[in-house]
Amino acid sequence: MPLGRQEAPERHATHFRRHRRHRTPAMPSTRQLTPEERDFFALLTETVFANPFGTDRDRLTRLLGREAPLDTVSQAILYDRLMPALERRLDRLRDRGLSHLDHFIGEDRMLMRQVFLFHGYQHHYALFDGLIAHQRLGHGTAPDLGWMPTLLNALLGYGFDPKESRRWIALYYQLRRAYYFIERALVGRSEPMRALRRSLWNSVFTTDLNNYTLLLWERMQDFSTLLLGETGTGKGSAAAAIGRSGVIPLDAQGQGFARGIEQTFTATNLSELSEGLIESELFGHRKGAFTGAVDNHEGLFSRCDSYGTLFLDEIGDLALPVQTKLLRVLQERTFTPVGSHKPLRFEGRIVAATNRSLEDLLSGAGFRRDFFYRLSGNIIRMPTLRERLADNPGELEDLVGALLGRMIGDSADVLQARIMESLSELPADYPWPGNVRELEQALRRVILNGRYVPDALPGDPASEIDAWLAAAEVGSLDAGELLGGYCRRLYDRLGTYEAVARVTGLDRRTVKRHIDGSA
Ligand SMILES: Nc1ncnc2c1ncn2[C@@H]1O[C@H](COP(=O)(O)OP(=O)(O)OP(=O)(O)O)[C@@H](O)[C@H]1O
Repeated sequence: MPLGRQEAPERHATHFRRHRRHRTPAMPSTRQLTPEERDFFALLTETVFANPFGTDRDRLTRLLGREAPLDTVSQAILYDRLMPALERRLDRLRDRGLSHLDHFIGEDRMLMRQVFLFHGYQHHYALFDGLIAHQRLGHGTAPDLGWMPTLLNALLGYGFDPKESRRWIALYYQLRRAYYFIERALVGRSEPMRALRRSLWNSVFTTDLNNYTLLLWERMQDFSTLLLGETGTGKGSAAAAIGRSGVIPLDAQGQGFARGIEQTFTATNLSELSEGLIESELFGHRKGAFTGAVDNHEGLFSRCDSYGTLFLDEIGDLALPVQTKLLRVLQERTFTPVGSHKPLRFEGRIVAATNRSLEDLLSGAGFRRDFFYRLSGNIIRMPTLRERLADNPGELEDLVGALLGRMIGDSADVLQARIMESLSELPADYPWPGNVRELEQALRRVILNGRYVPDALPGDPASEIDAWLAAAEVGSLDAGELLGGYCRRLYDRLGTYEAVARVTGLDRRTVKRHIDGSA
C-alpha cells in the first residue's frame, strides 16, 4: 500500500469531482458486488495491506495476470500497474450507482472500505511525499497544506465519517513516512536488507496493517525494539526509521499535523554520557539536587511525548543502577528526576541498540536479564556488510553511489567509477569489519589518496583472518585452531551457525563451540 509513483495533480481534481457527485447516497442498496469484483477486490486488499517488503509475490502475479511481476520491478510500479484494473471496476460500480460505502452492506462494505482507502491513497500519496521532502530539506517555513480540505472531502465522498477521515489522513502520512525512511533512507537490495526492511515495517505497523489501524493505531508505545549489530551496520538509521514512522495525528484544527517529523525522534549515545550525568540527562533533575544543579533540567524522557521515540544507543555498556531505573520506565512507564520525589510518566517509545552479541551481553553479570527480557519483545539483527555483499555483490556499488551522493551531491557519478575500480583491488571476500561506516571512510580515502588500504585493527575479523591464514601456512595451528578459524571464517560470511554446520558437516553445537572458542 505505501508505494507508488509520482503523479499529476489533475488526477486528484478529476477524482474529487467524480466522488462529490455521490456524496449523499439515496438509500442503502442491496445490489452488491459480482463474484468477479469481490475476488478481485479481496485479492487487491490482501496484497496492499501486506508488508510491502514481503516475499509473497503470488498474489500480485494473480492480480496482474500476464503482466506478472518481475523481481527487479519495485512494488511501487506494480501498485501503479494495478490502478487501471481498479479504476475500471470502480467505474463499472459507479455506472450501477455504487460509489459510496453506504451502498454496500455486510462483508462487501468491509471490503469496499479497504478498496476506497487504497484508492484514495494511490491518488494522494504524492502530496504527502511533497510534505515529507519539505520537512526533510529543512525549509524552516510552514509547509503549504492547502490541499488538506480537498483530501478530507474526498474521503467524506467515499462515505467515511469526519473522525475516520482524519484518521486515514494520518495513516496516509504515516505510510509515506515509513516508506521514505525504511525504503529510501536505507540503501540495499540484498535479501538481508529486504529482511531488515520487513522487520522494520512490522515494528511500525505489526504484521497486520488492518489490525493495526483498527486496534493498535495509537498504542505502539509499549513495543520496545532492540537492535543488535556490529558497529556501522546502520543501527542509528534503522532506529530513526522506526521513530520517524510513528503515527502523527492531525492537529486540533485539522489544518496540519500535530508534530513535525524532526520532533518525533531523539537519539542519545549512552556511552558518551558521563556516569555522573547520565541519570540527569535521561530523567532530568530538580534545582539544587546536586552541586551545579542551578536550575530544573528536563531529561530526555520528559521531552519525548506520545508521538516520539527515544533511541538509546550502546545500551550494552550501561551501569547496573541505571539499568534498574530504565527497567522501571519500561515496566511502569514512570521515572523520577534526580532530586525529586514526584514520578513522571513516560509516553514515548523506546528503541535500544548494542553492538555486543546476545551471548556476550548475557554471559556476565553486567547486564540484567529482566531488563533484557523487557527490552527484547522485538529484536532486530542488523545484517553486516559482508553478509549483504555475499548475497548481492552489486550492493557495494549501490551503497557507494548513495554515500557519494550524500557527500558531494549530483556530481557523484564522475567519481563513482574510479572509486569502484579502487575498491575492486580489495580481496573479493574482504570482511568490512567497520561495515557501512568503514565504507564511508574508504570513499574519503580513495578521494584523498587514490586508494583504500584497510587498517588492521586488533579484534577485527580482517586481521584475525590474516593471522590465522599466516599461521596455517607455516603449520603452527593444531586441529582445533584450524577448524575453529575455518568455522569462524565461514560464520563471518554466512552469518549463522546453522549455515556453517551445513557446509562443514558438523553439528550446530560443535560449530558454535569452535566459533566461540576461537574468537
Ligand atoms: N543501509 C544503509 N544505507 C545507507 N547508509 C547506511 C546504511 N547503513 C548504514 N549507513 C550509514 O553508515 C553510517 C553508520 O551508520 P550508523 O551510525 O547508523 O551505524 P551503527 O550501527 O549505529 O554504528 P555504531 O554501533 O558504531 O553506532 C551512517 O552514516 C549511516 O547513514
